[in-house]
Amino acid sequence: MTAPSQSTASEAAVRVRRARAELKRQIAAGERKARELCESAWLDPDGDAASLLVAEVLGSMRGMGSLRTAQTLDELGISSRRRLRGVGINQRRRLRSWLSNKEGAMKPRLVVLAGPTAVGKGTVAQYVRDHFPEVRHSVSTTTRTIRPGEVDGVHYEFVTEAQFDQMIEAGEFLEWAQVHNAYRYGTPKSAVERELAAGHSVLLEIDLQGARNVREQMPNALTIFLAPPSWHELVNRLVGRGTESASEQERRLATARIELASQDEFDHVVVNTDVAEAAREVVALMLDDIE
Ligand SMILES: Nc1ncnc2c1ncn2[C@@H]1O[C@H](COP(=O)(O)OP(=O)(O)OP(=O)(O)O)[C@@H](O)[C@H]1O
Ligand SMILES: Nc1nc2c(ncn2[C@@H]2O[C@H](COP(=O)(O)O)[C@@H](O)[C@H]2O)c(=O)[nH]1
Repeated sequence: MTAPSQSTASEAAVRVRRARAELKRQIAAGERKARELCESAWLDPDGDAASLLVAEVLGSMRGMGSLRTAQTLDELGISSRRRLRGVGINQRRRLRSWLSNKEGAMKPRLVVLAGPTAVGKGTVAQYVRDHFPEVRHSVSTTTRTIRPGEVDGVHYEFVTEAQFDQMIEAGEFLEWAQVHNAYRYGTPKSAVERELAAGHSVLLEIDLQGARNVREQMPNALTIFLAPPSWHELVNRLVGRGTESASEQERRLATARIELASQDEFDHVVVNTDVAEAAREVVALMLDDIE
């Protein structure tokens, strides 16, 4: 038999690397997937899943940094070099039980992200959307006019004042508020309830009044205040965004002063200096608080 050519061997290595990356992406999407993957690896020791290290499986799970992974492997009595196919009977039993407990502990959660105008709530929420697909986002309804680049039904549901009144009347909002003394914004109740019932955590990006209303109705909701590194930076971001007139900017900054004074009401404060870091902090808080 002839040895495989160098290009065939490297093609195979690329295929295995891709398959492992895809498996790790699936694990990151939920604890149940991690458990299913272990079971399938034990049924098919020649499959791609069986070649994963237990450390890779644990390390790909939500909220599991390298330290926690090492501690867990230690508790389970599994070596950091052990692949799924090599996990013994007793180790399997302990790993199964640990994964089931973890699955049970990760309850879906309603998370409120609030903070002053232009602090970066939308930008941070977009980063979470792009990098943490397991977190769901509520699309608010508003009476504000659509901005260039915004898409109806994606950024907001844009409605008339009369339509908003009807929705209040029909009890369709989890919360609603008139923001910056101007337009009304509301969180549709049914979409949030549907996502929570389906086992997904939901992130609401809303104003201070909305955060207070949600906390009253759902005391288990986790509230996070996004703060600017400084007042000067907040003003720069608002002016730099260039989406409001000078008078609207003034109105928003007046509200911002009141909102900044309220941050102690929140469960956590995250300073948005760097978007990626702030987004990761928000997601880590969602997970830490659940466990
Ligand atoms: N960490 C950051 N560093 C620098 N600029 C940022 C950062 N985060 C957001 N920005 C910029 O600040 C501006 C305001 O951000 P964004 O629109 O996300 O704020 P917001 O809190 O959602 O505002 P609003 O409540 O008024 O809708 C944008 O131009 C955005 O690109
Ligand atoms: N109480 C609520 N506030 C909301 C909701 N959706 C958005 N907002 C807040 O409104 C302001 C202004 O937003 P903009 O898009 O016009 O710049 C901002 O602070 C948002 O957080 C909501 O459903 N309820």
